[in-house]
Amino acid sequence: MLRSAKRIQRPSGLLDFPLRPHTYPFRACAQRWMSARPEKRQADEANGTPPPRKKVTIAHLQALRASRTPITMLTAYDYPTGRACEAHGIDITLVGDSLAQVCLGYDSTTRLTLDELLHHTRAVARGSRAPLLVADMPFGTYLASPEDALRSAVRVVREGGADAVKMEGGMELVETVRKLTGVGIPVMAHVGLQPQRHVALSGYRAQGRDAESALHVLRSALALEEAGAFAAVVEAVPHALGTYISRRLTRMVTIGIGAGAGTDGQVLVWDDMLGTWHGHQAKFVRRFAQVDREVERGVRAYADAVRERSFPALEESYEMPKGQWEKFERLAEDVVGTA
Ligand SMILES: Nc1nc(=O)c2c([nH]1)NC[C@@H]1CN(c3ccc(C(=O)N[C@@H](CCC(=O)O)C(=O)O)cc3)CN21
Ligand SMILES: CC(C)C(=O)C(=O)O
Repeated sequence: MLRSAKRIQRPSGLLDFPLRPHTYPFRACAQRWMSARPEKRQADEANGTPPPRKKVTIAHLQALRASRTPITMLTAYDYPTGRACEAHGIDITLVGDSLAQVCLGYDSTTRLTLDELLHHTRAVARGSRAPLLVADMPFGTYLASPEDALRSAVRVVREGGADAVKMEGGMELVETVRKLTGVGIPVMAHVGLQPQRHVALSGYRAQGRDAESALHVLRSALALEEAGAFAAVVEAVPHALGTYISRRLTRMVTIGIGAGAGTDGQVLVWDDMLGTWHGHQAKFVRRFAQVDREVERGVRAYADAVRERSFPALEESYEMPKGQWEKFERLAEDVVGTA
């Protein structure tokens, strides 16, 4: 309750500093949150304000899995996208390292630094309370040793405000996942296509397309579940394999991207899904909206209106109270002289 309360209540003056929980006014925030009365809630519903969503927990995700209700995950990179995931019922918000490409203009996710990831995670966290907030561990911040990974993950949770961290990899991450889950940092694994390895893989290629490679993906998933990961992204594998892995796991929730309809949930990149990304589009992307068209329409209409002076209209401008303009003109004459 305390953790969830802090996100929406963060005062804007402190935003660009790493959060220091012991100096932060969590108590007051939490109390304000907890004192929300049922009467107030009914009033909010009556005037159209939706009731606050309950925090999504790992237990809740497991319950969704058990009832075969697909889990929805979407990436977010800033405050407004965090708010949109919060407001429109997304279960898990992921500050993905795709941030590097779709938001920061790098040519690869391997360019992203931990500080850049933290900067964006804090922004998403300010707009996000109910969805489970997961942040990607950037390339090179979790690979040297489990201790190295722990140091990075602590920053992601403490400074970024994430609930959990995600990391790409298989068997080689088992000790790291044990270490993090052992100190209470939930880990989402990421198997199948691992974009941080795109150079070593000779491109963004689907994985597990032959029997040996499929077995390797299955083994990774089983080992990461055994190590304690609560969930795993399964990326770009044949749909039959996505389904098979999801059925064989007992606790770990699978979130597919290009892994077919048989995983426990789905994830897409915000800009792919809304049609604002114009780089390469993978086979698994579906555009659920064409926001780019609206962006173009809006920007062109604005520029046209400025050029033809139809913007701003009189109603979009300020008036002076009666008599003040005449008074101003008399006073101004003393300053600039009569023409
Ligand atoms: N905008 C965006 N969306 C993403 O899903 C995404 C990123 N960026 N950046 C980081 C990674 C890179 N991703 C990608 C990028 C391309 C393919 C792709 O084109 N795959 C081929 C498969 C080719 C093969 O199987 O050999 C495809 O046709 O889908 C897959 C994942 C996923 N992630
Ligand atoms: C596509 C998702 C799963 C991801 O890892 C990212 O956004 O970086």
